[in-house]
Amino acid sequence: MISDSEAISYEFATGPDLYSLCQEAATARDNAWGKQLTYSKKVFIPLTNMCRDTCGYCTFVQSPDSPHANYMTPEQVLKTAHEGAALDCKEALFSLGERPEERHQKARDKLANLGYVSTLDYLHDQCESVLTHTSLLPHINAGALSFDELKRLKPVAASMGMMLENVSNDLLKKGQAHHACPDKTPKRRLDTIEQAGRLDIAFTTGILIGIGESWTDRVKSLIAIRDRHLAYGHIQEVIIQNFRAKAGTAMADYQEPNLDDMKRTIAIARLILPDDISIQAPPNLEVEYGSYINAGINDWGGISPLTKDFINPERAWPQISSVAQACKGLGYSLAERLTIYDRFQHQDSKYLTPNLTQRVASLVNRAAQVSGGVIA
Ligand SMILES: O=c1nc2n(C[C@H](O)[C@H](O)[C@H](O)CO)c3cc(O)ccc3cc-2c(=O)[nH]1
Ligand SMILES: C[C@H]1O[C@@H](n2cnc3c(N)ncnc32)[C@H](O)[C@@H]1O
Ligand code: MET
Ligand code: SF4
Repeated sequence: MISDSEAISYEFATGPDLYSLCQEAATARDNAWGKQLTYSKKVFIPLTNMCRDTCGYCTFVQSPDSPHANYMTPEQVLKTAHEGAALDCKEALFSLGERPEERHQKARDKLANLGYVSTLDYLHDQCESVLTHTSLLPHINAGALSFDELKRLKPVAASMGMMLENVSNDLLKKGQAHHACPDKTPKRRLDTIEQAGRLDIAFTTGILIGIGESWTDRVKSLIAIRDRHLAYGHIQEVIIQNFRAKAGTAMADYQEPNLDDMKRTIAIARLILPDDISIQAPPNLEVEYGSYINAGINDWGGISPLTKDFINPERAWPQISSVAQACKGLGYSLAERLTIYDRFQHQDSKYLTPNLTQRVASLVNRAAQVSGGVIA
């Protein structure tokens, strides 16, 4: 494992220094995860695009006054889930705005039309519906949640996640990415990760890079994730996500991180985090995503044959066969995985409630029958 001060010293690593950092990370990945990369075949379910936060980088969020502001109806949720299942998807990614009803009357009205007063209650019931009526496993990405909220959602999701984003409090200042975002305080984000650990929830987190943080802030964020994993063991994957500037947002003119920045951040993450944590980077946010492999990733996250990435709608998913080609070219195979990683799945796993253990086991069998698990 790399020391904190050594990690901080790689801020400007480039050329041969970056190459050797990446080599070290790739070797650590090969030793821990072998010559196989993974992805999860999923559909995206944007349950609501309203939110009480106003992150400077986000185009997912819609003002409640916009004609596009909505909650998906129960019928729309099931339609997407059924279509995904027919295309062999195994994950339903519920990704949504945070507590819009706590800030906007129009959100309260829309929720009331569906018979609810709380977005999280509606989320619970829609996950339950997907579990009841389809073969998909819900993964919940609903932002910052309390102990009680996580506890109530655990029986209806095989895994959950929330990007830490970054531990820097400076990002909350006026003019910064997380100004006036009550759900993006490092305290609330870190607390969510901690409570998920206490509850034995298989958890995804990660950092968003290029939003005004320093290199040291990134290293500190990865260390904060590592420390919570060392306490509870529940972090299954850490996403390194590059900010993409969007027209019409406060950060439209912000510089996007370049490929070297992604590579050195992926490599440092691999070396800071314990070997059993998967390192994931999305293939649709960088044209040369194949070079992430040599920086130490072992996973591409969710890829959808049906739905777009609603958070980065202008960035189409590559074909799964293209991702497989990119892996193969560098000597790696590509295999499908479930939203809950293998090591959390066993029969009496504390990470799954009994209703979910069976469901996960039958999907594992199905994946094995269809493809032997491995593509290309
Ligand atoms: O398509 C996306 N999937 C996102 N996912 C889903 C991810 O790609 C995988 O489907 C899941 O992590 C399952 O392993 C997230 C999941 C989280 O728990 C937290 C954040 C994200 C962020 C994204 C995202 O920006 N786009
Ligand atoms: C679900 C996750 O999507 C990420 N996210 C939100 N907006 C953007 C963007 N413009 N570029 C890249 N990632 C983004 C945040 O990290 C959020 O937590
Ligand atoms: N609102 C949540 C978050 O920011 C999840 C979706 S972001 C488009 O973490
Ligand atoms: S990134 Fe998430 S929390 Fe921030 S405005 Fe968008 S939906 Fe809301």
